[in-house]
Amino acid sequence: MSTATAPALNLAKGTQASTTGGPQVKINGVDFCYGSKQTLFDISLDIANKEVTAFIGPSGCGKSTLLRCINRINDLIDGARITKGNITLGGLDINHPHLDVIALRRKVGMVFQKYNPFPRSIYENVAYGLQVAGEKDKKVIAETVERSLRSATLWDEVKDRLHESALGLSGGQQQRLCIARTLSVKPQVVLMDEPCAALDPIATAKIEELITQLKEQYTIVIVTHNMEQAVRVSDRTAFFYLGKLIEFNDTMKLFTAPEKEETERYLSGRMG
Ligand SMILES: Nc1ncnc2c1ncn2[C@@H]1O[C@H](COP(=O)(O)OP(=O)(O)OP(=O)(O)O)[C@@H](O)[C@H]1O
Repeated sequence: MSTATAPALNLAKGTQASTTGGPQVKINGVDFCYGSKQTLFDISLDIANKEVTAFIGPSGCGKSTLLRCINRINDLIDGARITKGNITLGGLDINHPHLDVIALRRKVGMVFQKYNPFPRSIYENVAYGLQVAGEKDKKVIAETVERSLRSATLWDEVKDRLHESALGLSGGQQQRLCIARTLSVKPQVVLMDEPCAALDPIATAKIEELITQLKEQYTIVIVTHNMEQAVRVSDRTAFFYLGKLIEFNDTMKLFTAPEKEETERYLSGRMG
């Protein structure tokens, strides 16, 4: 059926989802289960284009699960599935049966808590995604590696050692390399799951500064346990508790004048 194939073709061909105005990612009434255990309950949330959206809440409330729904990384877990509702990217249902999941994961990149460069050179780490996507032109690859490393504010630190092992970099540099690797395939959305959790305060400050720069070009969703970090980097914050979205608001509003009592209790340390 033509209506069934259209989203897959659009995403596979790299058609840009809407990049101006409106939400880039829409989460519509999502329930999510790991096997028989329900983890998310009726979550609805619009993630605005070129903004930073923070997910906060106590451990186990479902922040990472929801984040991982947005690029379907949860598909890799047996029995993990959305049981109600849907998620759209630029208007396309990301769980559409004909959608190209690999193309989706290029458009919706992910950075993890534990930086995970390959045991290869700095250059190869960033070139990898392009090569997997079939790019063979060495000039294009070299330009992309430089552009991605510059975007991740790592170029000046590594330009003279591009062919040395990525594992020789500091933790903060390795995390920025992983961000460069994600940027190399030109995502629209970058998901970050506690990207600073394993870093010291100086490396954390660099990543936070980078996030602020990246939102000029990318839509960013960040899971963080660090309330100050959510305030520093995000435009909007979603507070989750026991798998439910309690409040979603402008970050300053949520932290200074929360609308829900549960949010106020969590922020004042009386819950969670
Ligand atoms: N692979 C899995 N299989 C089964 N249950 C899982 C799996 N991953 C997470 N869960 C459960 O789903 C619930 C939500 O977990 P999730 O990791 O999304 O929460 P979180 O808010 O991100 O927590 P944290 O802040 O500790 O990372 C928890 O009860 C967790 O035990």
